Amino acid sequence: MRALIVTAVTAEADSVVRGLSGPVPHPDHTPGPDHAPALEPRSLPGGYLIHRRGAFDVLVAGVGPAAAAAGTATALALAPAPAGYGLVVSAGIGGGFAPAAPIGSLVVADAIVAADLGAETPQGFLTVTELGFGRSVHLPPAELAARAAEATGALLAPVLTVSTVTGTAARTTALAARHPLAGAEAMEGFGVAEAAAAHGLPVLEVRAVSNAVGPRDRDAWRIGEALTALADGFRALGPVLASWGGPS
Ligand SMILES: O=C(O)c1cccc(C(=O)CC[C@H]2O[C@@H](n3cnc4c(=O)[nH]cnc43)[C@H](O)[C@@H]2O)c1
Repeated sequence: MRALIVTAVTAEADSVVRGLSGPVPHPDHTPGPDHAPALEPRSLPGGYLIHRRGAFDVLVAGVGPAAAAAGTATALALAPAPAGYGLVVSAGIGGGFAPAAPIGSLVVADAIVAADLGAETPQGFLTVTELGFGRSVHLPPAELAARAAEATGALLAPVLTVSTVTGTAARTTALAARHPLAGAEAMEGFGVAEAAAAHGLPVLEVRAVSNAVGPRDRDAWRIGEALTALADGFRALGPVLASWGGPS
């Protein structure tokens, strides 16, 4: 089954590709005998870059839910014939909710939640579902999410999609109160899930923790460590994705 893996930026896509297929030679290095030649990504309409590696396509869609949905929808509409895709995965770095998801750990979503899609009211936040305008949660296939978490040693927990990176203690408290089991926060999962659902496809989300969700502290971000964890995660995840036969 072919899987489309959607990332926000090139560095995340490189980590995923490295995990799925061994080291990605640096584009400035002439591939040596122990390196496969660097396979240049292709461009899709709209300028999206996509790496094709075996049964996996790794897309760079951009940051945020709108870019993620647009890029994913474009790639799904141009899916390689005849079989197309059987699974869509949102992958990248994310913020971890302490203490459950420390920096360098992985989180696999058992629910992909649009955490700030709705309305602020004097009585508190109402989700888009509570407002009557559609869904605010997508559920990955439970068996696949569990197998992915087991294979990667990831925390299996809800992953929140936000349009604004949390940067204060008050916001962290409010999110954790509404989503006490949340493991991570990122910006693309729900957009990817919406595009996948529009094509009738199951979705998974995998996040490598680069920072703690909380008061903004750029110096505390460990993006390099998270990208390494992402590559290691996909080294273990590749066989799980490749062998998954679809929703039972
Ligand atoms: O606040 C900053 O100065 C800052 C420094 C580095 C990166 C950012 C981002 O906005 C990265 C957003 C990008 O990375 C994902 N991500 C990583 N951590 C989080 C988080 O705590 N909350 C939400 N998204 C996060 C996200 O999926 C984006 O692709 C800011």
